[in-house]
Amino acid sequence: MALDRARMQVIVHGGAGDRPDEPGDRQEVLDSAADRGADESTPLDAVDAAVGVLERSPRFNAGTGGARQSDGAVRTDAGIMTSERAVGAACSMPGVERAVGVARVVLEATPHVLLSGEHAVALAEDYGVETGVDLLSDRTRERWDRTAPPEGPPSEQLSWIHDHFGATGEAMPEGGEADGGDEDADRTGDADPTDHDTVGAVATDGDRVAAATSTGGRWYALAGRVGDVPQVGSGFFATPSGGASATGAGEAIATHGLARRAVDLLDNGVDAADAAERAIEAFGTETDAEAGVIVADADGGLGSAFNSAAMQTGSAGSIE
Ligand SMILES: NC(=O)C[C@H](N)C(=O)O
Repeated sequence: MALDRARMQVIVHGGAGDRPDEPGDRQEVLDSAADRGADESTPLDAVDAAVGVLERSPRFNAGTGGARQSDGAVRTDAGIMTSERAVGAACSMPGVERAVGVARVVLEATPHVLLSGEHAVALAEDYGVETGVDLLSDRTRERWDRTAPPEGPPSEQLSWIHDHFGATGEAMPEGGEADGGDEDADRTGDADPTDHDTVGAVATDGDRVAAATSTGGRWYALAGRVGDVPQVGSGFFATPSGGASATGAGEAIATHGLARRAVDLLDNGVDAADAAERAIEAFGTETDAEAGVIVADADGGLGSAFNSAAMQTGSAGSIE
């Protein structure tokens, strides 16, 4: 079987965050995503196919099962890039499961780097990426019923959002919901541990490289918030040396430029494993926030690192 395969090395991640409820089930999906990517014959096809498997799984915070913003909507974001510096990204898309599919349309069919909102959804529709998908899962319905933000304009929601968005790992406030919703919340059984479960993939055939990342963002963000994932150099990046896909606290990742910093290390001759470790160390020191990154170098070296409680990864293929 392996003999029939194209030369392709793929690494995928299922988000940096707390230890998940069902690591075994999630690992199976991650392994099959990596496997699916390794069957493709270009790195671009490989990361698109691998992330597609994860976007379709409700176990991850991408596509179906994504985080809900302050108006209750799931809006998806994604980015994809090749070592030839071709880039496409799309963000703030309600009803779009295959966010990386739309990012790829932006890359291949437009002269732009990033498209947003209703116009990104219209592009998806025009190019045959399914729209109007119900992105809610049982888990995200239940979680919303338990702790929805107050209704009203942003000025009436923001104090609640300041209290609940992004401060992961802190003590549970009265009412049982953790700030930021994921880590302690999972321990109490009162919330969903998928706040961080962004997905991503990096692939190389030993010559070319591609990286892609896809997310539903983070719980309790103001409607319309866009994080690091569709921002080139933050959630994803690739050069001829290799590529990276990041996950975690999006505002911190975006201000730090995590994916680009990891790939800069590859450009300076550091191997993939070291680049991932060093990038996360620098990120933690500079931002005091949680993140993870996967890295593949063009020689087929793979690396991953995180400073959160967990980040599951999978890999498949070979460039031998
Ligand atoms: N789950 C994640 O990794 C969240 C993503 N980085 C965001 O902030 O939108």
